[in-house]
Amino acid sequence: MNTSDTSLPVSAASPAAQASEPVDIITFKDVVKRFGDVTVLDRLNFSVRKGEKVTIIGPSGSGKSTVLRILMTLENIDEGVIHVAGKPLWHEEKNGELQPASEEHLREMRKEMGMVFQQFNLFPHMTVRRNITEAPVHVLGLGKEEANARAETYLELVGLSDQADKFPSQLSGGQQQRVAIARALAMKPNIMLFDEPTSALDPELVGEVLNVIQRLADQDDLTILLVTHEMQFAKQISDRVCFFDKGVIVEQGPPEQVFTEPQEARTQEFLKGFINPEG
Ligand SMILES: Nc1ncnc2c1ncn2[C@@H]1O[C@H](COP(=O)(O)OP(=O)(O)OP(=O)(O)O)[C@@H](O)[C@H]1O
Repeated sequence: MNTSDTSLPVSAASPAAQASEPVDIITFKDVVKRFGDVTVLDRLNFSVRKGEKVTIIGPSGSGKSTVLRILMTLENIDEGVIHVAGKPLWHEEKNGELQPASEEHLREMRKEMGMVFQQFNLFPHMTVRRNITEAPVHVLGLGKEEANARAETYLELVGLSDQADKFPSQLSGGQQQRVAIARALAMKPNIMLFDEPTSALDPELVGEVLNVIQRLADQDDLTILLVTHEMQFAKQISDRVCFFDKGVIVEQGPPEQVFTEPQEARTQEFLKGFINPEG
């Protein structure tokens, strides 16, 4: 079954979708994602509450990034339904049925989320300021002055007010990643998705990026979904840690529980590979 040729009854929507104030801001219901013959997400059920800080950990290839890329609408799903902020993400309700979403629907839904990638993905030919104002101007329709003011606000938040006229190549990796965070925040998303945001950084630059994410995690309203191998940081900022393996959640719970007393053999085995995860 593929969403591009499938209609689902609206009753497949989660109860949260019908409530005016959904408790869960993200829900995956029986989501399947395949790449060719490989099933990457295997009837995944997963939800995130508004304002919750959730970390996804797990072995390479377990489907962690795919979850974020699907949310950011960079990858489609093959089966199941996802709701974001009470609305179906990859579907639209029409005549009492869930139909595959139009480009316009996806564009609207994308505004709920900002994503920060491992490789920063800044526009190399644009200044730091332009990198940040581009989407607010072209997607949200902000005027140049308002967009510039926004850029200043978020550059200050990430400690880079003095770098606005530089180009990405003139910045360190840690600075580039902080610009990428400011760029995502400038769209004022309700949900921030971080895909291994420190994996491409030299060790001495990791701390400055984690400090910025920590500051965001202190905001109660912002929902954060973070894929990381930084176990100590995961423990520090998460309300919940989810251990993924082979496209399903094997184990999840508060960080103290998952890191200190993992219940499942696969989680125990995975965590053994990290030095002092329970730190
Ligand atoms: N566009 C794609 N085309 C084909 N296969 C893909 C694609 N994207 C991901 N995959 C495969 O899907 C599986 C899950 O990938 P994913 O990137 O979600 O894993 P991950 O848990 O984030 O791993 P890592 O920690 O190495 O980043 C992997 O086997 C990967 O090779």
